Amino acid sequence: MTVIPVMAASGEFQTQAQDVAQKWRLPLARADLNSGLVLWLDDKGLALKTLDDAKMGAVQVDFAASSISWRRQHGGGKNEAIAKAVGIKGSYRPAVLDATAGLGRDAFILASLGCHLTLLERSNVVSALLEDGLQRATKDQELGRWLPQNMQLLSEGAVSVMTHWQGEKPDVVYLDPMFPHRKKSALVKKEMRLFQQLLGPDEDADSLLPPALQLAQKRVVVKRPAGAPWLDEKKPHIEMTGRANRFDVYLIHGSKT
Ligand SMILES: C[S@@+](CC[C@H](N)C(=O)[O-])C[C@H]1O[C@@H](n2cnc3c(N)ncnc32)[C@H](O)[C@@H]1O
Repeated sequence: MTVIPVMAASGEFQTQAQDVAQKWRLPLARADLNSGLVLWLDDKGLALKTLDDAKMGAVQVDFAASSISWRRQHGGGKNEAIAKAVGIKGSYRPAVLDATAGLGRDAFILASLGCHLTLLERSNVVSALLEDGLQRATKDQELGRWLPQNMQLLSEGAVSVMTHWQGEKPDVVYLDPMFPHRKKSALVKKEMRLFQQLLGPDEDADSLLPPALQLAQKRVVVKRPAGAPWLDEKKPHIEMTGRANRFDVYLIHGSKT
């Protein structure tokens, strides 16, 4: 796992940076550090950025900004492919386990439509970014009313959590493991390149499908880049193909939703 130091933008943020470093078992950056990836803390919150290229954007979880752009682009959102893929229909809202939470963008879309989301993320750096985003969202006037109830983060590996699940099983398990990007395509935004530099592809992604199929009550949904092979080479019941992505849907035997 890549070790990323936490760096305070100024003395004002030093104590907060120490708390973040301690919580996520990360080192504190030396004040003279001037190269490599860091978790940067300033008045806008926590962000992943590189000290090597000032022009490279930072990666931050900002649900308030995503919320605005999401509504602007998609109206209600119920007709989005991801909503259909998890089975949203009429007033039905499944409880979803997002076992590969990442920056929480997909989870946020589903939570904003009224689904209850449990998020699993195994990288402590990504978990730190997500938690920071969730905390800022709770202070937002609009998001604070529903987001804390609808999105809960567990910073843990998904295979073990799914295998030893306690309590009510989720209706849907959602999987979006990192897929290897072969080309440095312009489509892969600079920020996403930083993210890929941090994590690399999830080489063990196939191991997520069997426990997900055991756990989900109604369906497992896997997001893949268009043209990518099926996860664990297992043919889904439904393939919903979009321009850049495909949702592979595995229906659990006997479930009608
Ligand atoms: C492509 S990103 C997910 C992006 C996410 N769907 C979004 O909308 O932001 C994949 C994430 O899954 C995490 N991940 C991969 N395998 C995992 C596992 N076995 N357990 C928990 N997290 C995992 C990676 O660390 C990475 O952050």
